Amino acid sequence: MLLLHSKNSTKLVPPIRAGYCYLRQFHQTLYNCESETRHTSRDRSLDYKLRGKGRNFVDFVRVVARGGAGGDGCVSFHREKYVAKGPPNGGNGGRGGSVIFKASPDETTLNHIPYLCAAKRGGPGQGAARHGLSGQDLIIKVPLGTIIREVDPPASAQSRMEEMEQEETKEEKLKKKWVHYPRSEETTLAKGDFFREAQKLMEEEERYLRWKDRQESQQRLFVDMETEDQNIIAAKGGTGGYGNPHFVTTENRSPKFATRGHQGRARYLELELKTIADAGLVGLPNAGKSTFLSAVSNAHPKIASYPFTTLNPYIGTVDFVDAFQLTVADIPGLIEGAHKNIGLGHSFLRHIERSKVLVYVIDLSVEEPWNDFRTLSKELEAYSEGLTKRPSVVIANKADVTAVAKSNFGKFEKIIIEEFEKNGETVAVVPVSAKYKKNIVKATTILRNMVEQNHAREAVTNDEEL
Ligand SMILES: Nc1nc2c(ncn2[C@@H]2O[C@H](COP(=O)(O)OP(=O)(O)OP(=O)(O)O)[C@@H](O)[C@H]2O)c(=O)[nH]1
Ligand SMILES: [Mg+2]
Repeated sequence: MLLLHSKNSTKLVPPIRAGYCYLRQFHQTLYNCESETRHTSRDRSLDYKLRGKGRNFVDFVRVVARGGAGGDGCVSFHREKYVAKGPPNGGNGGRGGSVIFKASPDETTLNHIPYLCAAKRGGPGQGAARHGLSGQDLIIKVPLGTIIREVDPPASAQSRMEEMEQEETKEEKLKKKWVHYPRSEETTLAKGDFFREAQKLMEEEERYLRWKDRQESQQRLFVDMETEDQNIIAAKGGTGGYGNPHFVTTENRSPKFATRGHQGRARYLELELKTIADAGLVGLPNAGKSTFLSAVSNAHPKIASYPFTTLNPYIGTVDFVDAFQLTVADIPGLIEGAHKNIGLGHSFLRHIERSKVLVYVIDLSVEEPWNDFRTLSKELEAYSEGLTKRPSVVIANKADVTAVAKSNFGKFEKIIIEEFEKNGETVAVVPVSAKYKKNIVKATTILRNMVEQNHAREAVTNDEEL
């Protein structure tokens, strides 16, 4: 919550509303309009965007991954002319499909991932020793840079499962595990001996499976899908049940029972997309980040003179003549309080967390642009401590608006260099006109040098670790 001072009172406003109030001021200064005219279509559209509507970019989802159940085993006997009582020939059930996440460069968002990711169940075994078909795996493509982590199941789901287990009667439990030959259930259970032996056998196997399950569940799933085609099995399918030939012994030549398939594993997961790019653009709304991205790279983000034009992160690739490439990420503009989730900023800061180089894009044509820089670095530091210590470059954009930019630049450069020197760092401040593509080569050359230096540093640390 934020405290906002109006003429008559001091009000507590929720973050989104505070973002809206900021935007109203922004809008009024931009279009020089009175506060009474606030219900323009543009205001309504900003409000709509801030409420997260009309957005199909999703970078965080919670899902349940459920492997398919194994198919049931079959109870069947060989039948043929003149062979009235042939040997058992029931097939085993097929294994259930698994839920697999696969990193793919073709995906850019997580919005295609449903809440329940369930793989297909295995086919049942059939007579004539035909085993069931394996269930189809569910392969879900996720963008590069997705982090998959396992979380506890919600309390409601846990208590529901416990309740169901307690309510089950002995007969129901038996039914869940065993398949019987038609009309033989009573006689099998009454005779008992062979069936009890088989039950013991299966209990032993189940104990082993439970132990294996516990071992696996002790290690919580946590994977970073960084490389192309990286696979991870999130939920394994259950194994299929045994057909009746599995229970043949020297005494019991015609077992009239088979087992049902096991349930697949279920995991509650959180998927978080943190875009991977060499450089991340940060700036206030309207600073010209998207214009800069379109000037340096092959990307064509939307550009317009109103705040929050960009609603999703964009990645552009900068191509150099010697085939060197680097990627640049453009995110929605940050405003004061972004780390408290005001505006659109906070949720998108995760997309620059992984950038090795930070590119501050500052509008040089406003009054006191250095204050914009201070706001930005304050927000970045509030979001994640040490984020501003990354190698950085400052792009002083809109240098073509000479009337203001020319007089601002000298002081701006001095103040920025001083700010970085306080932390014992150096920085390049590059005046640029993204709109008219002036001084772009200098900016990209500096960027390239920084990215290359970073690669070299990483290579050294990797060697040391080895
Ligand atoms: N004169 C001038 N105008 C520019 C320059 N760069 C960008 N602009 C204008 O500034 C406005 C905002 O540009 P965008 O690139 O959409 O700004 P942004 O930082 O991406 O804004 P958001 O996506 O809303 O955060 C547009 O009208 C651009 O034409 C420049 O170098 N000179
Ligand atoms: Mg933009």
